[in-house]
Amino acid sequence: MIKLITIMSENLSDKQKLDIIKENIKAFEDFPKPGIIFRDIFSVLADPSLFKLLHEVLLSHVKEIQPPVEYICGVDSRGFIFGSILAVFLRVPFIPIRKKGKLPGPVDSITYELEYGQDTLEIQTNIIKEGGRVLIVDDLLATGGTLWAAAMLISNLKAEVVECLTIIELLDLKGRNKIPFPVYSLIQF
Ligand SMILES: O=P(O)(O)OC[C@H]1O[C@H](OP(=O)(O)OP(=O)(O)O)[C@H](O)[C@@H]1O
Ligand SMILES: Nc1ncnc2[nH]cnc12
Repeated sequence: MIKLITIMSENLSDKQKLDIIKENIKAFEDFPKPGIIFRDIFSVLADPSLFKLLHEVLLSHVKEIQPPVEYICGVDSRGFIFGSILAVFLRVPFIPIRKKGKLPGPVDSITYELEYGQDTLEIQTNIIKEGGRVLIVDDLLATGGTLWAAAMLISNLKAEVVECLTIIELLDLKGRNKIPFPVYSLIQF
């Protein structure tokens, strides 16, 4: 199976790759709370052939981003996986935006609403230069609270949010409407 997709992937468009990936994202009802359908990106990462397809589509998107970004910020925790891959590819610094209390030294922080709760994000103070062009990466856009908070942290540092990039977007929740910066998602539910 891995070999088959590896050979085929050269002949697949990004759209076809994303259709295959979408079909393979497992959904868990009522997790972590009743009423939530949890879209589990780890079900894709557990299959090397699917992870490879996702990797290819991500690279093909980010190499077209204009203006070229100078930093990638990955959002705790699943944003670290995809953000770090892209930072290596673009040869730019990878900067973590972490949940409260995880980063050493002075930090800037912001509290935000989640689809299921509340949280605080932090970034190390002065880690990004003023005017620096930043791509923010996370796995999923739901209510938009997380990406909004991440984008506000960056813009409070007087850096430029060039794009907020997610693998999955939950359209019903209209999260992108909260975010006053370009938002791009690969797969929508
Ligand atoms: O658009 P929102 O409603 O803000 O929700 C999206 C966020 O929720 C999930 O993270 P979570 O806080 O569950 O943390 P995790 O990545 O560590 O699992 C997901 O990875 C996004 O970061
Ligand atoms: N429905 C959902 N599935 C996976 N991760 C999430 N983060 C917030 N909402 C989520």
